[in-house]
Formats: sequence, structure tokens, C-alpha cells
Amino acid sequence: MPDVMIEVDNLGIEFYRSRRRNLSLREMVLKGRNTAPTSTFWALRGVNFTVGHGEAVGLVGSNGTGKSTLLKTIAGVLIPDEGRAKIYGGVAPLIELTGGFLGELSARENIYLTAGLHGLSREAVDERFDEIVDFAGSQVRDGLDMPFRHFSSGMQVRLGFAVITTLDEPIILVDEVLAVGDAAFKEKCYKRMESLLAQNKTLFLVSHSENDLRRFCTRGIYLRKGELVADGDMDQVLKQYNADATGD
Ligand SMILES: Nc1ncnc2c1ncn2[C@@H]1O[C@H](COP(=O)(O)OP(=O)(O)OP(=O)(O)O)[C@@H](O)[C@H]1O
Repeated sequence: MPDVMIEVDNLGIEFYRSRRRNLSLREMVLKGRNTAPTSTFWALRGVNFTVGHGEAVGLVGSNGTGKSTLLKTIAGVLIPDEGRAKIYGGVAPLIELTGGFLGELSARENIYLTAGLHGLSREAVDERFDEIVDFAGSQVRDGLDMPFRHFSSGMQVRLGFAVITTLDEPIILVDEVLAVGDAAFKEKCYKRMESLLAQNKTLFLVSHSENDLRRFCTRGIYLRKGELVADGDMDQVLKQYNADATGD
């Protein structure tokens, strides 16, 4: 296992400010073909850092500063416009409430599909199935055969967290999703995260909860307007973030 698990090198992600759209015939005649809004901005730019095997990193920054964008890039959902985000090992991402599950499929089918995409054989999923469902809880067990889109947001997160943390991937990305779970489930998730860290997995956590960040992360990365402004001890990074955020 290489020491470096994530290598982010001069990373830039550029987005369109407005939704790109096809012009109507009338707009084309009146304004010409090239008047679609093309204004762009850099959601991330010049971001550099590496994360080592077994590190637990907390990502902080105010709303809209690029935290989710960074996680999506590490997960391979977004392709860099500049630089690169390289990972050395598989990634298990929980970066949206729906866990990337398909709404039309049942929870049962989603478990097999997601675990299969992460390299687990049908037999391996059969073996872990009860553990996944037990962790997700009785409401999820009762709804195993209903379409996933009928799950409440809390049930979706329960299933997503249970599946993602049961995979064998060495890197785990969690983006602010635990806020949706109830208190009992959150405590269960915290214990699961502690056990994953004890197994030397690499964790990237986005959270607006300082308690959670302090509990799990020894290192903090602070993004401001798409730029990395601090990278170091979690407590120190939170101090800097809080000092900056005063009056924001
Ligand atoms: N697909 C997209 N197209 C255009 N702009 C986007 C897209 N996704 C995100 N953005 C914008 O990029 C910026 C960074 O968004 P991002 O979701 O990464 O922020 P964040 O730090 O995770 O915020 P929060 O704490 O509110 O979750 C924001 O201005 C957001 O509106």
C-alpha cells in the first residue's frame, strides 16, 4: 500500500455561472447564434495537497467555497479543468444524500449494484447483506423491496452510509450527510467511523459540526473562495476559520 493515497496537484474546476441552454429560433434570429451566456468562474483553483494512508482529514469553509466540488473531484465525478486529483486505491463516496443510488431500483437491488460496482462479488454481498441492513435499521429493512426514491431522506442516508462503510475501499469520503440522521443513528455512524479509522482507512470528512471534525480528524484543510488557505492541525485550522468567519 503506497503511503500517499490522494494527491491533488494545482487543481482547478471551472463552472458556468448560468445554465447553458439551446437558443430558441427566435433568439437566434434576433441575437445571433453565439449569445448563450458563457460567463464562468473557478469553483476551485490552484489547490495542492496530499493525504497519506490512514489520515483523517476534515474539510472546512463557508457555504459555496468548493468543499463538495473537491470531494466530487476526488471521487472522479468531476473532471479537473486544470491540474489533477490522483487517488491510489478505491474510493467509497457518500457525497450526496442519495448515495448515488438509483431511485427506480429497490433498496435491495441498489445494495447489490453499488457493492458490485465497487468490486464485491454477489456471494460477498450475500454474506454482508444482513450486516448492511441491520446497520441501516428496521425502517430500511421493512422497505427493502420498495423503490429507493420512496425512502425518506433519513432512510436514504442510513442505507447509503451502511453500504459505503461496508465496502473494502481504502478511501472514504463523507460530505455532510450525517446531519440528516437522527441522534441514535448518528451515534452508530460515529462508532462505525471510529472502527474504520482503527482499520487505517483514509477518511475525508466535510462537516459544519466542529465537534464531529474534532472527534474524527487530526488534520484540517480550509477552503476559502475555491482556494486552499490553511492545511494543518485540525484545531488550528478551525481557529483560523472561525476568526475569518466572524462577521461573514
Ligand atoms: N454543477 C455546477 N455548475 C455550476 N456551479 C456549481 C456547480 N456545482 C457547484 N457550483 C457552484 O460552485 C461553488 C462551490 O460549490 P460547492 O457545492 O462545492 O460548495 P460547498 O463548499 O460544498 O458549500 P456548502 O457548505 O454550502 O455545501 C458554489 O458557488 C456553487 O454554486
